[in-house]
Amino acid sequence: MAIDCMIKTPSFVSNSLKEEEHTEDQRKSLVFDASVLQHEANIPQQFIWPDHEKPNSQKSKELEVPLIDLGGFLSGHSCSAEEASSLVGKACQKHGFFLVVNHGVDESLISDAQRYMDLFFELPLSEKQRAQRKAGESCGYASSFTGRFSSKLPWKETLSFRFSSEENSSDIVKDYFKNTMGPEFVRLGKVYQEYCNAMNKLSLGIMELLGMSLGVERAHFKEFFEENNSIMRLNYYPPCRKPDLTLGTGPHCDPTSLTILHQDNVGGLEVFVDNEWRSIAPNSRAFVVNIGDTFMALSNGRYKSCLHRAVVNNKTPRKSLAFFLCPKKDKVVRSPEELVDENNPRIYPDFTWSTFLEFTQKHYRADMNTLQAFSTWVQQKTSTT
Ligand SMILES: C=C1C[C@]23C[C@@]1(O)CC[C@H]2[C@@]12CC[C@H](O)[C@@](C)(C(=O)O1)[C@H]2[C@@H]3C(=O)O
Ligand SMILES: O=C(O)CCC(=O)C(=O)O
Ligand SMILES: [Fe+2]
Repeated sequence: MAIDCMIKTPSFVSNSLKEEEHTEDQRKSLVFDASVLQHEANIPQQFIWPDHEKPNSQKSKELEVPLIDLGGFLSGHSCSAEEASSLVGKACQKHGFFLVVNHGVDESLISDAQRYMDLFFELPLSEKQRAQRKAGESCGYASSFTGRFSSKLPWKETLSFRFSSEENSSDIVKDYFKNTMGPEFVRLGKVYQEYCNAMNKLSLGIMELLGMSLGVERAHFKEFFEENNSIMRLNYYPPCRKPDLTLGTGPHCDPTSLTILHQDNVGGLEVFVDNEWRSIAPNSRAFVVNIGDTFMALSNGRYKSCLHRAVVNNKTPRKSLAFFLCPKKDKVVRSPEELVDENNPRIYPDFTWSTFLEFTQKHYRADMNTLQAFSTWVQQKTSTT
């Protein structure tokens, strides 16, 4: 099937940013200082989204996503594994979103990871800027994306850092906090190191289920991601006095492979299914899992990387923890032979995650068409070299 037929582009999504598009003056003048902006009745126009992309005026209807109990699978019961993988397979063909419970991640670790976000995001802007994300880089502190984009800015702050499963990187997160923020952040570093280790383990379990559900060798994807260079992102959405004009995170598909998200009790995550925005209700015991573009390519288009966004509200700050599983940088992303045949020809070119990541950071603002735009770009580059 051609990619064009598979991806139905809703009329509201338009990708204006192909390259860095604004002037030096604009970059200097706009600062997203949450402590000030959350009280503003008139929000800066860069945060006002076009009418066709604004959040719905009524509350979005809830999307019923399957709640997958991983308890039996994680303790080695084969019946439970089959049941879980079949539910996962159905959800991934439809929209790529599902919830997992009894996932084996300690409740107190999750609540610490949620609580410790405040210690960072409640700091004065100038202190958070010690971790400032640099142009072209995917990690660091970003207060909205004022340094990168000039319109349709998200109403959020993020802190992103790298995780690596390699043995010699077991302190990568801890060291990041110590080196960018100073010795008083060692405690935070420890919590997020532990949290990422848990996410790494959980994501490999989910990869096993995905392998089973796709009918490839059970360990195939688990082994593929055993060595990974992933990204952890803390999303902090301050309240906004005009929540109907803006978005916390604009509509996009994650370019990464698998996202494991923990949202707090406020709510705000929405998924675009059957032509409408549907909300995913918060559940503190569950992780929201979704397929990203890179896994859609690995599954030869069988599993969907689905459009989603986050809305904000005028009362409470909202927090989410997102672990983005990504392949080791130089590993070739190519779907296994079992998923390719006469009826299902290979749809995507081979690529590496480092090229795809660079594409999203330097040439294209991630939206719902990122994978398609990237595939075309890779094919054009290959044909001219
Ligand atoms: C690889 C990535 C690019 C992205 C952050 C992420 O880790 C996964 C989501 C991507 C996205 C999509 C919406 C916005 O365009 C964006 C700025 C965001 O907030 O999440 C991008 C991120 C990015 O380009 O840094
Ligand atoms: O905060 C959320 O619920 C969604 C965040 C998200 O989609 C992302 O960080 O890619
Ligand atoms: Fe996302």
